[in-house]
Amino acid sequence: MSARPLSGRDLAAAIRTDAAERAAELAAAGRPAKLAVVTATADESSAWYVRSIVTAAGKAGIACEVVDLGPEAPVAEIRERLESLSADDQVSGIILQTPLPGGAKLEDLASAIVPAKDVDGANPLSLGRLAAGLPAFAPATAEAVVRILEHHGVELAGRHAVVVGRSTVVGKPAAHLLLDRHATVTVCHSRTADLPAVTSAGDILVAAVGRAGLITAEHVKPGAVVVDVGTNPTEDGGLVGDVAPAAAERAGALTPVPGGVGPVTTALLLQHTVRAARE
Ligand SMILES: Nc1nc(=O)c2c([nH]1)NC[C@@H]1CN(c3ccc(C(=O)N[C@@H](CCC(=O)O)C(=O)O)cc3)C=[N+]21
Repeated sequence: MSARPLSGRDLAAAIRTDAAERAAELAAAGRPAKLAVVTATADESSAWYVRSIVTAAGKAGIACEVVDLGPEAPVAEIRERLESLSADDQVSGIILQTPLPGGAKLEDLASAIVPAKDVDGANPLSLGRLAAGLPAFAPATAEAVVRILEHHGVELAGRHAVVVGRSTVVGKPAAHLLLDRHATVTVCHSRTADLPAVTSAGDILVAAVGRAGLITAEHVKPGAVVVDVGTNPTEDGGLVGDVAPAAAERAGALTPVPGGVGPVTTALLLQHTVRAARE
């Protein structure tokens, strides 16, 4: 038996349509939405994302400026750019791509993004508000995880969700969003002892590790709903998730890569941008 595919494409299209309508209203009111994408990396997964953002923003009628500082950019320069974009009245939303050069921490640099424009929820203030259950922009990828589950009618309340990965962009915020929806949440990571024993207890398994094929059959409870957040570039120019094909066989349902969490992430980032422009 092979897993039911939980596509993100229809949901992403619906979110993009909504964002495009709101963007048109804003433009008509003389307050066009604009997203600034700050990047300082040669990482291929990030390049995939930036291309998706530029294409989707163009189609939705949202201006998008890519500020590419290069993989050698000094941390001080990145911070200054974030500060000037934060102060720029023309800019509604700002996202800083990870990974960052020279061991810089997203949590640290993102404090230079004013929370009102923090459309990928990276400022520690946004993250703290999210954890406290206060209004804030959630990181788009983490929000995409719960939105895709809800879209496909997956019950979260009272169920055991296991998140693999504790990054600030995905694992931690996804755990908070799942908790808000009354799931019982376990977060595990590279130092977790006996990872398969922990992950195979999950009714819902969220794989956000960033390593192709790390999640194998032994990690998956038979029939579990698996959300594959991984976007790992392959040598032949494609994209694969964190979930190995054998694990997919065991799952009851699985988000595909590409066409799962990725398109929903991009669409949500645009929706956050028009929301930021309206407020
Ligand atoms: N601050 C920050 N936030 C992020 O969310 C973030 C980041 N940095 N750095 C890089 C990774 C990677 N990432 C992707 C998101 C969507 C696709 C995506 O849309 N993929 C399409 C395929 C691409 C296409 O077909 O154009 C899909 O899965 O169907 C890919 C990769 C977000 N990331």
